[in-house]
Amino acid sequence: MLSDAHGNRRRSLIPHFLPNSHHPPTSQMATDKVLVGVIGGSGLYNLDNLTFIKHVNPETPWGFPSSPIAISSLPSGALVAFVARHGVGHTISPSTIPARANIAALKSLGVSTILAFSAVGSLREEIAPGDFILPSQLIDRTKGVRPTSFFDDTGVVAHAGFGDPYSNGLGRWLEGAVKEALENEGRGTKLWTEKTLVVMEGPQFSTRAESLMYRMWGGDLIGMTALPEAKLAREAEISFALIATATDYDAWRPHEAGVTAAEVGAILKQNADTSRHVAAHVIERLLGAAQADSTSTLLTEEKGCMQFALMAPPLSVKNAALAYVLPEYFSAP
Ligand SMILES: CSC[C@H]1O[C@H](OP(=O)(O)O)[C@H](O)[C@@H]1O
Ligand SMILES: Nc1ncnc2[nH]cnc12
Repeated sequence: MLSDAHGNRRRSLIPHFLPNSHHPPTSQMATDKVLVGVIGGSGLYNLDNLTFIKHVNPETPWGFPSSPIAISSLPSGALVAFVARHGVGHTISPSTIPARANIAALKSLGVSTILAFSAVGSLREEIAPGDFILPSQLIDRTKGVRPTSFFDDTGVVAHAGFGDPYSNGLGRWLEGAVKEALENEGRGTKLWTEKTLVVMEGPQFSTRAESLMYRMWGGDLIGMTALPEAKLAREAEISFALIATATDYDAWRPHEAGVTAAEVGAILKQNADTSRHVAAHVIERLLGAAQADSTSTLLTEEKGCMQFALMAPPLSVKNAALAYVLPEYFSAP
């Protein structure tokens, strides 16, 4: 019996196989290993508090990422890869974000852990605009127009475990590190944990009836981009956490007209400044913690999780797209 990163004890469906380190060469693939990737959401279009090194723009089997990926270095010299989810000029709507290309491109650079930032509406009075949240659960209200799997059209069937959509160990560790970052920034920003994020299709905001219904379902936050990103990171065996930043109270409050993009926009700059500070602080600490303890799984929590998901022995399948994103299991024809 084996257990996966979420502690589920399961019998593997497939025979034991050797890891396959083959990765398809591409002229645009960077050679430097970057262990941590950041996905920036609305308002967060760069990490210009870090030292910029270069842009890379890998063409993946799912096309190019939302933006060229900025590689920057932290004060320790460690590298970070940053992609702007909506493009640097915010030109890509939630429904058309090339999420597969974003995740696959980060994986091709060597990224094993992603911190994703997202602007969200609050469905709870106590979670105020400006607050930061580490959500632990998701409710999917997207409409099926977004590709949600790397396995589409590959002839390989995989059912990834998604009971805990964010990496548990990473999430628990982040609680202390994000709190510390917010405290040393000194703005008094609050951090919430264990919250449920509803992911809607958009791009229009919710009706008041929908907003009230999400509260009844147990939703605490609402956004438009957390899926399929988290599902794709799981399929790519990348540890993944979402750092959400509240921008508004959505439409449920009886005495208010409902959210507008202008209202969200008014707080995006403050949230983005704090997010940059949080990213730098947390990633430096994360890499330090992983380096200091050779048994740490902080950066590798999801490694191996797909071996429980595949319905056929992967070495029997040759597939260029799967070889790109899961070279651990698949090779190119
Ligand atoms: C500008 S308000 C709506 C927009 O903001 C959020 O984006 P992200 O999650 O990338 O920060 C939300 O999901 C919508 O896409
Ligand atoms: N109220 C809201 N609904 C959906 N996505 C959002 N992103 C920020 N605020 C939002």
